Amino acid sequence: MTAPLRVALLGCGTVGSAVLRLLADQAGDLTARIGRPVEVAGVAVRRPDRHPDVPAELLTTDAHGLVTRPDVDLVVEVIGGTEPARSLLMAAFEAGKSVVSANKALLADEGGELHAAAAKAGVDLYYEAAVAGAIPLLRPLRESLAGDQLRRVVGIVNGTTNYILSRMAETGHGFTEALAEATELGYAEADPTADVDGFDAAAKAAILASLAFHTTVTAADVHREGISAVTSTDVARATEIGCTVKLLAICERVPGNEDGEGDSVAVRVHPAMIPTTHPLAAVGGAFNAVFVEAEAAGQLMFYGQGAGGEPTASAVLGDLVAVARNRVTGTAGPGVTTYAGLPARPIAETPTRYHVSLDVADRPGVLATVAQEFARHGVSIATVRQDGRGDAATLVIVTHSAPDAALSATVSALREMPAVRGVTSILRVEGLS
Ligand SMILES: NC(=O)C1=CN([C@@H]2O[C@H](COP(=O)(O)OP(=O)(O)OC[C@H]3O[C@@H](n4cnc5c(N)ncnc54)[C@H](O)[C@@H]3O)[C@@H](O)[C@H]2O)C=CC1
Ligand SMILES: N[C@@H](CC=O)C(=O)O
Ligand code: NA
Repeated sequence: MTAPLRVALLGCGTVGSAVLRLLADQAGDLTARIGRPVEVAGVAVRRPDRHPDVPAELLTTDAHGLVTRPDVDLVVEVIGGTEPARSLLMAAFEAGKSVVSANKALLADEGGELHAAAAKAGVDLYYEAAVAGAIPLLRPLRESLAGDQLRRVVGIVNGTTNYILSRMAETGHGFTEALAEATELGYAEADPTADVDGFDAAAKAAILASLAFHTTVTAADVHREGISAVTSTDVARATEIGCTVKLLAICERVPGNEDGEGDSVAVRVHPAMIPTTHPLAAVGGAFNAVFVEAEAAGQLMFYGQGAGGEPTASAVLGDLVAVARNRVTGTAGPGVTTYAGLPARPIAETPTRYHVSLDVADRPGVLATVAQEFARHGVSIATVRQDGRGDAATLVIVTHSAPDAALSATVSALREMPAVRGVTSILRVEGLS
C-alpha cells in the first residue's frame, strides 16, 4: 500500500468541519484521483472540548507544532484572519509543505510575500475557496486565461450581503433580521462587519485584480463601501427605475491616455443599482456570480455558491487534490505573476454614474437651479423625473458617466441648496445603457 499523504487541518469551524466530512466521505475516490491516500494528521483548534465529532487523538491546540511536524505533508488553513494564519503559512513553506487556504483577508494583504515564500520553497499556495467559494474562478484566471488580456472583472462576491439585499427586496425584512439569517446559515464571517462593510468583498476584489492584471493589488488599493447605508428608500427607488441594488466588486484595467500615461487598475466595491434585465440582477440569496471580460475570450460568466461550509469545502478539496498530485509527482503548480506592476487609480478619477433622489419644493426655476449645479461640476444628466407637486416634490436624476469626485462634489453642493430639502437617496448605477 502506498504511503498516505498527511494533511494538517488548521481550524475546524464552518469550513474546516465540512472539509473533514468530505475527506472522510470521499476517501476512496480521492485516493484514486491522487494516486495516494490522504490522511488527516491532526486538527488544530482553539477549544478541543468544542469538537466532540473529531477523534480526540487528532485534536491539538498547538497549530505551529502540527504544521512543522515531520509526518505532515500538506497544510489546509481555514482559521481566517491575519495572525496566526500568516506565521503558520510561513512556517509551512519553510518546512517545505504546500498550503491550501480559504483566507481572503490574509491573501489580499500578504499575498505577495506568501507567494514569494512558497516559490522560494518550491511548494504550492492555492486558495480557490477564498474568492466566490465553490466557484472555480481563481484557477481559470491563473491558468485557463493566462494567454489572454483581461479588461474587466465584475461580480457579486459576497454571499452574506447578497442574501441580505435579496431578502430586503423580496420579503421586506429589515437589515438586522436578514443578517441574523445569513449568520445562522453559515454565510457570514465571524465578525459580520467584514461582510456588511465591504471588507470581505474588497479583499476578494484585490485578489481578483491581482490575478487578472498581473499586478500586486492589496485591499488598501480597493475603494470600499458596504451596504449598511443602503435604505429601503434606495431599494424602492431602484425598483421604480427597473433596477435592483447589489453590492458589486468591479476590477478594471484602465487604458492609458494620449498624453502618454500608461494603463492603471481601478478596483472598487460599492452598492449599485443595476437593471433587472442585467444577468447579475438575477443572482439571489448567497449565490455569487462574476463576469470576466477578456480581449480574445470575450465575456465569460461564473456562477454558483459563494459561501457556506460544504460549497467552500468543495473548493478547498479541489485545491487539495491539485497540490497533492503535485506532491506525488514532485512538482509545483504555476505561481502568480505581478510583472505588469500597474498603478492603482483612485476612485476620485474613476468614471461612474449616480442615481440621485432629491426632495424639493416644486417652484418655478428649481429644476433649472439643480441642473445648473450638475453642469457646474461637469456632470451630464441622462434622465430626470419629477414625482409629486407643491412642497413635497421629488426629483429623481440619473447622470451620465463622470469622474466620481465630480459626482460627489455635485451631491455635496446639492445638499447646501436652499431649494433642496433633502437628498434622500444616492447610489451609483452600473450597466444602464
Ligand atoms: N464560511 C464561509 O462561507 C466561507 C469562509 N471562508 C474563509 O474560510 C476561513 C474559515 O471560515 P469559517 O470556517 O467560516 O470560520 P469559523 O469561524 O467558523 O472557523 C474558524 C475556526 O478556526 C478556529 N481558530 C481560530 N484561531 C485559531 C488558532 N489560532 N488555532 C486553531 N484554531 C483556530 C476557530 O476557533 C474556529 O473554529 C476564513 O478565512 C473565511 O474567510 C471562505 C469562503 C467561504
Ligand atoms: N462571508 C463570506 C463567505 C465567503 O467568502 C460571504 O458571505 O460571501
Ligand atoms: Na472560488
